[in-house]
Amino acid sequence: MGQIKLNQVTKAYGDVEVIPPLDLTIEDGEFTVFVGPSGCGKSTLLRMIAGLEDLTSGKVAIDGADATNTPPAKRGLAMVFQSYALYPHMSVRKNIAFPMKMAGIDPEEQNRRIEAAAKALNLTDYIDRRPGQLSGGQRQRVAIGRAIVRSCESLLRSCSMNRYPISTPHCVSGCGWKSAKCTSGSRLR
Ligand SMILES: Nc1ncnc2c1ncn2[C@@H]1O[C@H](COP(=O)(O)OP(=O)(O)OP(=O)(O)O)[C@@H](O)[C@H]1O
Repeated sequence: MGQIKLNQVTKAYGDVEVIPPLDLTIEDGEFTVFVGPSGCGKSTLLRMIAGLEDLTSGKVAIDGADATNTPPAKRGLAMVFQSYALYPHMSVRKNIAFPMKMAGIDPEEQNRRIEAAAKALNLTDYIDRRPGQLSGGQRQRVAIGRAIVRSCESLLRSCSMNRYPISTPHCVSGCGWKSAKCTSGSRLR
């Protein structure tokens, strides 16, 4: 399961309302894209769903259970940030392995998921490089790989449209999102 439901969710910074009252249901397995001009609140909305930002009002439910006050680590969601936040001193392999290492996943299973993610994201040839030796798109795919190797209900991803001169769904599947789905059973948003 991985349904996400927003009920009258709002966000204001001081007097500025960034997210007006929003009702939204994203069904399990559904692929949803928030599109809008820079600064309209896309990342804020994702951060609120992930639990990284407090709601000004409203409620968030995950799989039918109220998650409004649930800490991020207990929501069963993963998020890829615009800045990628890769560890510069670690190889691609070690960057992707990091969350699994922290979760105490068996090293053989770690390797299986790393190989599958690298293949799906077209990173196999770069697996021993460090982030500084990769292009922007390759770094972005490492960040996606690091998120999808964790078992999670949903993957939230914040990205800038100016990276996608071609249609977004085409680009997303081109980045390996659909095939990446099988590496840990995670749903993609
Ligand atoms: N901590 C904050 N305090 C005050 N205003 C903020 C804060 N964080 C974000 N904002 C403002 O909220 C608005 C929404 O920001 P957000 O990052 O959600 O936009 P976005 O739609 O993801 O933009 P982009 O496409 O440029 O990444 C922006 O105007 C931003 O300046």
